[in-house]
Amino acid sequence: MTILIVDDDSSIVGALRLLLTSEGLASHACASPREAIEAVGRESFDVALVDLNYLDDTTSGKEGLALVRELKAIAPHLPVIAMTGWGTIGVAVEAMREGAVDFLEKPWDNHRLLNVIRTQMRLQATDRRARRLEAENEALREEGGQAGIVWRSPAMGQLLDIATRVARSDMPVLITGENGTGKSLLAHFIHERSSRAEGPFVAVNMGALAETTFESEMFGHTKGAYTDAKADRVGRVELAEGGTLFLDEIANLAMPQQAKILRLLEERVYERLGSSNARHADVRFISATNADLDALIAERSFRQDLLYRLNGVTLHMPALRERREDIPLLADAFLKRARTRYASPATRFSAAAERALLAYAWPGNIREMQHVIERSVLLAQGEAIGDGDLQLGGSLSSGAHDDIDGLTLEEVEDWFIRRTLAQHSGNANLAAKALGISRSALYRRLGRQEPT
Ligand SMILES: Nc1ncnc2c1ncn2[C@@H]1O[C@H](COP(=O)(O)OP(=O)(O)OP(=O)(O)O)[C@@H](O)[C@H]1O
Repeated sequence: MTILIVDDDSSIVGALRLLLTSEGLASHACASPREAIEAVGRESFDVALVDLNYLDDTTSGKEGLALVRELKAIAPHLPVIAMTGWGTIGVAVEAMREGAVDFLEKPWDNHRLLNVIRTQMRLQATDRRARRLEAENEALREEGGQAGIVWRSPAMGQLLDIATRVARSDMPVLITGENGTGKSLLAHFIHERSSRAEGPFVAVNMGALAETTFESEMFGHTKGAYTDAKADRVGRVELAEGGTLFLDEIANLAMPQQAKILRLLEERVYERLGSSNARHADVRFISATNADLDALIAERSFRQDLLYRLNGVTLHMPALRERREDIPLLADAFLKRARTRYASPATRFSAAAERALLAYAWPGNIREMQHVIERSVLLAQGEAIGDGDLQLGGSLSSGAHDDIDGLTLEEVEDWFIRRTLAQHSGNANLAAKALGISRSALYRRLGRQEPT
């Protein structure tokens, strides 16, 4: 913690330094604006105490004001406190206009001076924390980008944050969510952030495995294990050794196969078909489903003990209509991808197309959106993709498309928020949840004060 003092009066500098030292605060003094600029370029300070009047021009404060301006330019986060002689309050006000955060009149009151410095240091620390969080957020967003996850909504931010933390453990993860919401993508995201990232990521669609070949596919077989087994075969579990085994569509497993997966999760051992050699499964399990497993358990088509083993942690992917903030960003990302692939002239969406993208309910979620945009890129005649090119069918979320025709994107957002609020009988908590935003974000967007 170092305070920069800029003053050409050495007795003032001496008194200030004495006061600061007695409070345990380090300081660095400069006798001229030029020296101060050099010092700030060299090292970082927590607060600057800047005199506005210098020897050759003791009243106008011009030199001091120029210094405040310059300091804000080279160190925008440095809080500058202006000091002026008695009776020159007008200059102090100008200094605040230039970016000073506060001012003190000379002779100063020690108590007030320390108070002002402490307040600025506290604010500075809060600011620094906020900037760090923002930078981390940005990094997370970029990392998400690497894994191909495009997002902007707070709901996705929170989910990726938890996923990042969960990734570091070896705990089994169950990902739930509707079709096409990005469950597989999230499984990759977790793998890439785990200690197994260097190992393989093996995905198996449980719904696509025939019951008859299930064991051979999953656990492998030895030559001669059955009539067609002409050679040894490595199963998926073994392929995933040292990495992640992603069991997709887990609800589609038939009961007998559920017992086999349960044993694998419980005992971490398996045998190749035709061999009695028990092999240890060094894999991390991630599973996914779009089904309501509790309902399946209630109707006895899914084992409760298997669910317990699978859901060390459950992560729920929100449907696209629950995180509409992501729609414009996703649409742009898919447009960019598709236009490169098809060498299309389309570079943007028309205002009407943007409105249509936002108003549509997306029952097939992001996968559906990807297809819709690819098709529209192919259909588009010029630079702008029209709403007609999207060929969005009946699934408008409102059923009242006319309501929003002719509105701007901002107006559509406002309309949508109000409609969601109405659907939830004015309950802001429920509406915010449905929209995938925080309650305060909801009020902010409506331009209203959040009631406390
Ligand atoms: N946030 C996202 N950013 C970019 N692309 C995404 C995002 N979420 C999903 N996708 C893309 O959408 C498609 C569907 O995603 P994915 O296969 O992960 O969904 P899923 O939930 O596993 O679907 P299903 O339940 O049908 O298996 C993929 O092509 C994926 O790359």
